[in-house]
Amino acid sequence: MKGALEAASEFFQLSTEHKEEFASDDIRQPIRYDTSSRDGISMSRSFLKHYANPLDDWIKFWPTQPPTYREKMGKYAVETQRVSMQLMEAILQGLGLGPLYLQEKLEGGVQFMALNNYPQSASKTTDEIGLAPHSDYGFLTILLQSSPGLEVMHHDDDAWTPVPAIPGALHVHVGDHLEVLSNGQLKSLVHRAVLNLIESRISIASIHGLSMDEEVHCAEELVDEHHPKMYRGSSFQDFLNFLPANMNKYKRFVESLRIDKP
Ligand SMILES: O=C(O)CCC(=O)C(=O)O
Ligand SMILES: [Fe+2]
Repeated sequence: MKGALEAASEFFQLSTEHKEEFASDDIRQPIRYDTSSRDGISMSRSFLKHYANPLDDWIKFWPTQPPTYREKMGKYAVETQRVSMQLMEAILQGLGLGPLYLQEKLEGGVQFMALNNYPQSASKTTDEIGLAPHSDYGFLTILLQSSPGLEVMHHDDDAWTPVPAIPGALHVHVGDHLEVLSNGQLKSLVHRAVLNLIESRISIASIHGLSMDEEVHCAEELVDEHHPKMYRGSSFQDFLNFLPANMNKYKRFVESLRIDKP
């Protein structure tokens, strides 16, 4: 975890020229650096996004500067993927689907990493937003933050709750596709990032889901006459298609999948 934060921090400290090598506003690139608000939800952050699972397929796209980037981020990515498998096993068991449900598809699934870099807040008077409210598309997001800034909104109230940055701790939340799979038993978490008053901040979000073209449906075992199917099936590709046009209309991708759209 320390190595991953170091690698991310050293990457963001590189000259603009080095970082711009990865600059793109094409959300389908295997690696992408950007500083603007082109994805519709970022306000004052820069980010590097890339895939990580299976590592051998993706690491060749990763930065070679700083020189330790691939080693440190690679180690973190593999361990995070392992943790995501353990968490999914427990969650699927909790849903009554059995620990081995989807296991192979999860092992070969997408791991998408977003490294976010936020400046220190310019003013003490406003709650400046670094990243606007949204939910993540996958099953689970595992998030590591260098200092506080992450805030979450629970379903039953409209207030933001700050998530403390505890040394050595990871924050985990449910994404849109787990809401779909669980047929609404689990809800994807709306979250945002505010700027830190004391220092610039780095977060590393690792998003875990099925592979690009694999559709996620409500588990048949969780659908019956009292629990009708709530969502239509969709894949990560569908999410990428959804993103540019609809980000302002829905806070959560999953709302666009509701069969009885509210
Ligand atoms: O910076 C944070 O704490 C949140 C990052 C995030 O939500 C994301 O990258 O999807
Ligand atoms: Fe997020």
